[in-house]
Amino acid sequence: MTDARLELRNICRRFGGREVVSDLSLKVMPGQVTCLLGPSGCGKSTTLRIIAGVDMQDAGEIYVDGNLVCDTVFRVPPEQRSIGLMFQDFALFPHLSVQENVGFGLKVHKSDKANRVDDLLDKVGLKHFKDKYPHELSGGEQQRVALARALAPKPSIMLMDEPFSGLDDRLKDDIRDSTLDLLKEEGTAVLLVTHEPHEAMRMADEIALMRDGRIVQQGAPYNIYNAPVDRKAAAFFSDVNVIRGTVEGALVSTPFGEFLCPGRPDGTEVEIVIRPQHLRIDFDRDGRGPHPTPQDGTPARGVVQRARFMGRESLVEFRMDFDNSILRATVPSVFLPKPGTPMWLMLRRERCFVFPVPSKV
Ligand SMILES: Nc1ncnc2c1ncn2[C@@H]1O[C@H](COP(=O)(O)OP(=O)(O)OP(=O)(O)O)[C@@H](O)[C@H]1O
Repeated sequence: MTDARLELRNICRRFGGREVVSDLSLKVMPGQVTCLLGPSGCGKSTTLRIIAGVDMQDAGEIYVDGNLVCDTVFRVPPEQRSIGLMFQDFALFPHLSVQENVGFGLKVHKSDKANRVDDLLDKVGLKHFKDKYPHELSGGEQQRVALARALAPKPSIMLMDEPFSGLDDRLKDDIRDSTLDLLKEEGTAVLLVTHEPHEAMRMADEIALMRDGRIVQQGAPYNIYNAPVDRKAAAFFSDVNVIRGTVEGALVSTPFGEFLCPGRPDGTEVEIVIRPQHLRIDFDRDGRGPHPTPQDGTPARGVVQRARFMGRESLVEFRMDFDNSILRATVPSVFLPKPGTPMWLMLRRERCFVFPVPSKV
């Protein structure tokens, strides 16, 4: 038995001999938003299409509330799976009014239908638009109609494929928030596909990070961001700096001091990975930097290449004296040192990730 609303077990899908979804297992809990997050082409939409029943897996099973709905032999028809769908093009019927769009496919008594449609239009703030047609609405309004239509039959699971991608950037966050509020109010279990980390962080209770057809890491947004499984997982959420070294006696020596690498054999090549906001910058004092500290280790000197104001923060690029590499640091607000200025960098040790260098395949 499982308490998951939706469960995928060992799903595989091949196209022309190429496996695009590989042994994928995932649970979506009731009332939660799970985001399938990954770069373009990693197999997110294929996974969603299999769950929706518009494509078939080559192996694996799908369960809804612990009941099998699909394996490679048995198949509950898509319309009987209690699954709502919402895709990026909204696909509203152009010849139907807003209320007809929302009520479309709602197989209940006429008066119940009118109540449900009214209630949903009220919740998405479009009651006064109920007699309008899709072409009379803005992109954001159409998105809300599509959401109301998908929720009308009270699906126990909602599948959303990049549902905000066609919207104006300035509107997106507001629409994401109001969509999330409504989904939570309806108690629907949501599986949302996106390639945007910001969207996943904003919407998800749980993120499943996907790469090359597989889920490489799953957890709460905080954990995925702060404890990535590898460099690519870290780099998916922000720019990262990488400093390489070799393990000797469970330590790796770098220009920023020594880092512990317990359990890694001597000679292992490792990468110290750190996000730009976790570097500390200090001034040059006649060729000397700040004193080493247990928290920040040893400082290393670099020369400012450029500094740009980004709005909430400034981005400063340094060419490091030790190997001429470039490291990037972000600083809150305005910090724009002149190119050519020598400065000292330190790494906030508790924010460093140490990973073995991936072998080249
Ligand atoms: N019907 C199909 N026939 C052949 N190849 C396909 C088919 N559908 C998808 N693919 C391939 O499978 C891979 C995964 O595609 P999918 O659409 O699932 O990726 P995605 O992660 O959703 O990407 P995007 O974010 O760009 O939509 C891609 O390489 C794609 O070209």
